[in-house]
Amino acid sequence: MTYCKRGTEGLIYLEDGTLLRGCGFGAKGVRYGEVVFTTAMNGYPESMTDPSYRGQILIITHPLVGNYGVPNPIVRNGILQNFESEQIQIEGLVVTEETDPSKWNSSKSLHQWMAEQGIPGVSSVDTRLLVKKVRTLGSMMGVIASGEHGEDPRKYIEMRYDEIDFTKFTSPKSPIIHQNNSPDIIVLVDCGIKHGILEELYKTGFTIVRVPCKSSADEIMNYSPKGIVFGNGPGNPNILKDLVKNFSAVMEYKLPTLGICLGHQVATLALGGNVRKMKFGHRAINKPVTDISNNKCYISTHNHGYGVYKEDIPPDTQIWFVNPDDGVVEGLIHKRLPLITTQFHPEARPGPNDTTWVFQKFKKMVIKDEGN
Ligand SMILES: NC(=O)CC[C@H](N)C(=O)O
Repeated sequence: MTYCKRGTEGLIYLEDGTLLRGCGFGAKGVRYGEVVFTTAMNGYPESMTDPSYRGQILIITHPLVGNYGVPNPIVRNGILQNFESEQIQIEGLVVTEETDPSKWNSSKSLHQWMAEQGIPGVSSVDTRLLVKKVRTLGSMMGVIASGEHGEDPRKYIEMRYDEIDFTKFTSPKSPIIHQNNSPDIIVLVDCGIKHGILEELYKTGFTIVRVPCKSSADEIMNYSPKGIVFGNGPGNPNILKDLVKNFSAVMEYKLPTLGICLGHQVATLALGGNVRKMKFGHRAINKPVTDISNNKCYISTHNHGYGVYKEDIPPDTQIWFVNPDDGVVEGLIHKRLPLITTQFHPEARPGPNDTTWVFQKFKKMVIKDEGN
């Protein structure tokens, strides 16, 4: 029997039949989702609030999680400085050991935060075993339960992750304006934007208008933007047909465009390339990406389960970045249009700041375009 310090039992079930019993924490309840893992050693408040994790049960491989607690949100210009969105987005959290905090700016424990937001956690399970399964068999559906043990976990799996359009939960319902000291507008197509991306865009000095994920080209162009950003977002890009169609329509205007993560995948699809499900994805804050124009390698933050492979890039594009470990295309540059994309997260939340210059590059594209 495992001793559970919060007096609650818990379990994690993988659809290959693996069932591990441990301790529950956070909210009591049962959730299903795709089971994925991150190797990031810190940054759990950022990862857990990243809307791209919607629909997923997250395993953190670092053995102790919770040491520095959860801070009070800090908001500047309507942008969260220390979380990626207003709420926890993951379906559940799996860790080896969940700890109580000791840090000057901690306002609550990981356990309290998850309890308040209705998200179950499981600790005291062999996360190495789970990650080996996921790495060997690939990402799969699973069920997490804290305090409530259904007889048969399989019955909780209602739908496959790849078939659900999660953007309807994570995209704003109406436009949101982040006024800056400039009348020039960048439209950000928001399918569940990380506030780290918003912050880096705001730092370019432009006024940022976030529009709902499914906005049409006309709705986007009504703002007379100087540039457009297609940001990150949850789920399978291959089912987001409207978004892909709208991307194609917007490209007709030949405005400077930046695609990040889901935005990179949507650009790939709109331009005639392919996006495929990866075996278990990239989720970490220390992933290498090599700029193949100069062979410089950067350490970057990743959270993607789909990817573009070399043979699948669209016509008229060239590879910008590649992951040297597995060859996945991590960025594209269009040969004729002012379009750049990254599959990784140049905003570096919570990861290293090696690649924030990508936003400066985009700013230069916008200013150059204005000069014409
Ligand atoms: N961070 C993202 O935008 C992720 C894109 C997509 N949902 C994927 O998992 O690959």
